[in-house]
Amino acid sequence: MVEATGLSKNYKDFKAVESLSFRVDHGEVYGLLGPNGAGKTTTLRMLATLLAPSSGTATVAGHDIRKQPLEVRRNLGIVNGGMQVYERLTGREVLEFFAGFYGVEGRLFRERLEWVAGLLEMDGVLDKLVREMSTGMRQKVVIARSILHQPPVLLLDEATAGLDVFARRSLLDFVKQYRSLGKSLIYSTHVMSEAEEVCDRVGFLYGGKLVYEGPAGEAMSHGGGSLERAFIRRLEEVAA
Ligand SMILES: Nc1ncnc2c1ncn2[C@@H]1O[C@H](COP(=O)(O)OP(=O)(O)OP(=O)(O)O)[C@@H](O)[C@H]1O
Repeated sequence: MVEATGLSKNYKDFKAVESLSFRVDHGEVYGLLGPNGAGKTTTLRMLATLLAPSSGTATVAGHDIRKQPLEVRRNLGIVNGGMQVYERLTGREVLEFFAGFYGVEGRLFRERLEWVAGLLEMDGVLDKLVREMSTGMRQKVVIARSILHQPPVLLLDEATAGLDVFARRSLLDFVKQYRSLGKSLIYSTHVMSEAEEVCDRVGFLYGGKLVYEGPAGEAMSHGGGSLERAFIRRLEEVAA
């Protein structure tokens, strides 16, 4: 569902992302793991056609990010750490506004609203003004608006940043549920314990390079059952 080939991004002489190649299959959660500055956001922004690659390319649901950006956008949703939502609208109004961009209107919108509300347990959220919402409620609105068009690929960039224990739990549960619908997700985080719980395969990103890729279970076994230890061990091997 996602296939990156030699994907790179330079900012002048600085190589923020260097020749990434990886693939994410149908119904799979792929963990893009790495510390701050590793290049996770840059990678996801290129996949979402928000940033042009310096070289290389990728396909999303079979569409080339360079040649078919509109098709790519129709087939993906993206959630980043920011939770900017119009403060003076209710949850329902925010969703109706964004649904319009995808041509999800009228009866179809009402059906999709019911679908996201059930999936994300949005009771009490839809009719509340955004400015009166808790952080967890806002996050639900942000996720809901990114999946109203039921994209086969969902990109989550540090999506649990700033969430409390309840909101974090519901986000991780949502990731598993979305996968169970046969969707593909890229879960970018530096929180390895979250990746241990939800990721099927992982890529370790460091200094813009993919230094390891494989099934999450296999990666964990390299770290004696811990992805965090596996990550550090892999960096030590690369440095040696
Ligand atoms: N517009 C830009 N101009 C110059 N350098 C940039 C720009 N955007 C990002 N970078 C640099 O590229 C590198 C990768 O940044 P990126 O935001 O992709 O990392 P990240 O893994 O998402 O980390 P974080 O979790 O801190 O966001 C960093 O060193 C960053 O400073």
